[in-house]
Amino acid sequence: MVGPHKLISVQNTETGYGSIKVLNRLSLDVQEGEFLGILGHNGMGKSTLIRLIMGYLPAWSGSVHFRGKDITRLSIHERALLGLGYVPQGRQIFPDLTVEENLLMGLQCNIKSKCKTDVDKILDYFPRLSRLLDRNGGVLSGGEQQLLALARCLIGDPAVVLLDEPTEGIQPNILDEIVDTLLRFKKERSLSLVLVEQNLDFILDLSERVVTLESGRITGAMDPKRLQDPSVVQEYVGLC
Ligand SMILES: Nc1ncnc2c1ncn2[C@@H]1O[C@H](COP(=O)(O)OP(=O)(O)OP(=O)(O)O)[C@@H](O)[C@H]1O
Repeated sequence: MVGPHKLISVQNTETGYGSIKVLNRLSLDVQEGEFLGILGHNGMGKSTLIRLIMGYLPAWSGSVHFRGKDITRLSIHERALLGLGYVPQGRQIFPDLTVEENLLMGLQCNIKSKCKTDVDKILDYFPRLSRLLDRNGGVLSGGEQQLLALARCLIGDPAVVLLDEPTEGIQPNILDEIVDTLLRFKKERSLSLVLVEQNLDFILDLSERVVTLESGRITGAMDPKRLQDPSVVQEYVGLC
């Protein structure tokens, strides 16, 4: 039974690539409004879990529910319309489109004036992008591209963002901006977050709960404040 307060519920799910199974009867619940961090060794299946929730990979068995609705067989597009947002590892912005055009790609919008209003609203959260609107996505720095990928996701006002390793190769000042922006979105728009990350400080800044993923299963949960304790870091550092 899936309770009404659960935003995402993954139950006993298996998936992988070809004949290789990566997730092994994995179960995970994300609560409405929660910021959840997922820690795990390289190659343990963190990105695979995010791709499964978003619909890029089919569930071989088990189920995925969103707000109590069974979405296991829904397409990526149908999941996005329900409120699932995804920022993939590597960002995948359109290099030959301008920043503004990239932002518009995040909207299901045919009314020009509404699109403009939505772009203006999102730029209030991403002031750094305001100065770059006419520039092509491909010439932005890595950090600016990460901000753009996040803004393109948030412009559609998703209920949850599935965020895959946003800190890779990004300067600390932009990481701080990403943290502040996500926390502001949480406060003002009731955003939820599922964050896959190896940067412990970033997980600590954003997550209310951290789970560990090993051998295709969720193996533990902890209060992220415990990551401030050096002995716990020592225990978990091997997971990063
Ligand atoms: N497209 C693919 N085809 C075949 N195997 C894949 C594919 N993508 C990932 N894998 C394999 O699936 C396993 C899980 O990969 P996944 O990317 O989910 O791990 P991860 O925990 O996100 O790791 P990392 O932190 O290195 O990104 C790995 O063994 C990986 O080699």
